[in-house]
Amino acid sequence: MIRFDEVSVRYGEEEAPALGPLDLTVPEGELCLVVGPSGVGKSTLLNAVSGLVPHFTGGTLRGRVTVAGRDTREHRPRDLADVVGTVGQDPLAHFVTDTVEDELAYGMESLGLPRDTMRRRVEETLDLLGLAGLRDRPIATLSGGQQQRVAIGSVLTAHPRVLVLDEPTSALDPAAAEEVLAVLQRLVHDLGTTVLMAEHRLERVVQYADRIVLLPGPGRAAVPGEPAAVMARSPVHPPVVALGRLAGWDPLPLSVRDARRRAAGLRERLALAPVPASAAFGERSGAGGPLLTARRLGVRRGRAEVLRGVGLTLGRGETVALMGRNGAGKSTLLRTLVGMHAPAAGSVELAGRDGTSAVVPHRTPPGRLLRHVGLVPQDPRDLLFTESVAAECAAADADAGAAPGTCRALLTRLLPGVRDTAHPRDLSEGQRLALALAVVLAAAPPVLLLDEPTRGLDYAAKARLVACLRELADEGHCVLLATHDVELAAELAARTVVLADGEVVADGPTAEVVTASPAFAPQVAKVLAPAPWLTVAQVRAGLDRPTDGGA
Ligand SMILES: Nc1ncnc2c1ncn2[C@@H]1O[C@H](COP(=O)(O)OP(=O)(O)OP(=O)(O)O)[C@@H](O)[C@H]1O
Ligand SMILES: Nc1ncnc2c1ncn2[C@@H]1O[C@H](COP(=O)(O)OP(=O)(O)OP(=O)(O)O)[C@@H](O)[C@H]1O
Repeated sequence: MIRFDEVSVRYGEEEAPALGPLDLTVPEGELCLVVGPSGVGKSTLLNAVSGLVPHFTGGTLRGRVTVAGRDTREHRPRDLADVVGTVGQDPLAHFVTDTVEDELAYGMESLGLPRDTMRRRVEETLDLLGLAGLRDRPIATLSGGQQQRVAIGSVLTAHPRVLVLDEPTSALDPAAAEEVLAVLQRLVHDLGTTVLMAEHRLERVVQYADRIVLLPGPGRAAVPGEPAAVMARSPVHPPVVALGRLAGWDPLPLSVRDARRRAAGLRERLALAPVPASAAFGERSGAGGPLLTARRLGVRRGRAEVLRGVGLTLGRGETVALMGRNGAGKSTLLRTLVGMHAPAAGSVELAGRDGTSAVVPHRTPPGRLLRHVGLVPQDPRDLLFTESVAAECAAADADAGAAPGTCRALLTRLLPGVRDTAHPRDLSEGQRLALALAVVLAAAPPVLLLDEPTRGLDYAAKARLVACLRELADEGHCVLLATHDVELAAELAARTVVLADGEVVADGPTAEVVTASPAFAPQVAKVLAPAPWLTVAQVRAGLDRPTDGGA
């Protein structure tokens, strides 16, 4: 159904190709997953199938890509629209209408489908993706995850034979991600749809893949193959695979279920080992009075009461995960804490520096607020304004009053290999996020807020981000991160707060909060439950203890 013959893609004057040379065949009715580190060319591969490369992104494509027999060089994306449905990394860029219902119908209208068919499919899709309550809403008012669902729904309604999905679950809460993957699997199994998908959160997707293509790194040949075989050698892999490698399981498990079946021996070896402290088990610090206090906070957007009675204090050195369903109000809370929304009820206060009086975010000018609190927004583009990576870094140092070179050094630490001359617009998703993180980290504000900070990041970049944030917490900063990444929360946060429908419904030690609900439990916890292990790092440390005979 999809074929690449000696394909390579080069952007601008770059010497090295961003992708290829690549040969690849994806048969009809298979779900093929593209995996690899950030910036390795996954989106470029996907865009070559939908025809966006080279027609819209620029760059030179060599070799031949065919989809359902059509050469993408001769067919522009709109000439492929009857066969290929594409969901890109940035749903906002693709929306053509204003409301949810219109967006779901748009693709079918342009294909000229009969009215009653359109009507029926819109209703089906609203139900399938949990969007019925939002049908009349302007898309601009939806949360990130709600928008991602609309983007997915809008391509499903047209029933394309090929679906190209670039990180389709990156903004979805864990339960919504499972639902979307179940829908895709049904299309593959029942209708013979062909799916090509790139995704970093492999714990969510590998078990659904019929085939995986690994792009291991720049200049290295792609490795296509059967999922377990590719995972056995892949530098990027989900926690169950890491656990399987550690325990020496063969074949490697790809799902929690597979791993549980093999875990008896591992449980025995771990039974006597004390669970080593990880951040998730660490002491809560918070000495010296809170850095941030929100009391009975209420926030309205339009006619909706989005936050109600939210109470939250963050102390020095604390790292707190903020979790909850799509649309629960996480982004709204973070934005309110940096003064972007004025509270309709209650209050927010940040500790003043050196005994000065408290700061109220929405009444403080941005230049001054920067020294108290920083937010890395859900869309990193909201933070990037200049023409190049170097200019962005220089501006960040100047705004923050940091030594020149601070921001650039942070960027290199988070994700090596991002060029100074690149335009932020042309960066890969992970590269752009790393840049936004570096810009905010350069100011090292006492209170650091991160909205979904691992979208598009590979596991290595995530580990480096964790290390950076731990250092900041050790220096006394407090970190609040809104995330759907249960693995990240388990790794990094000692405390987790759960929002539901605008209210705080849980606030406590991460180990307790995440294991209390299957939706939030990380893979290792599910495999070893009821034993209280959360991460592979903990299990490794447990096995290494001399008292139990070592690994
Ligand atoms: N339009 C463009 N112009 C110039 N360079 C580009 C363009 N699009 C992508 N690149 C570069 O090509 C390389 C591959 O980017 P691509 O987006 O395909 O990576 P990716 O594997 O999808 O990354 P991520 O996992 O971060 O989404 C990156 O170094 C990126 O900076
Ligand atoms: N102008 C508006 N009118 C009505 N509802 C709105 C408006 N703006 C936002 N909302 C709603 O407020 C809720 C909270 O949105 P928010 O972006 O804070 O959620 P979130 O928890 O960050 O979600 P996600 O995980 O999807 O990013 C959502 O249900 C959203 O649809």
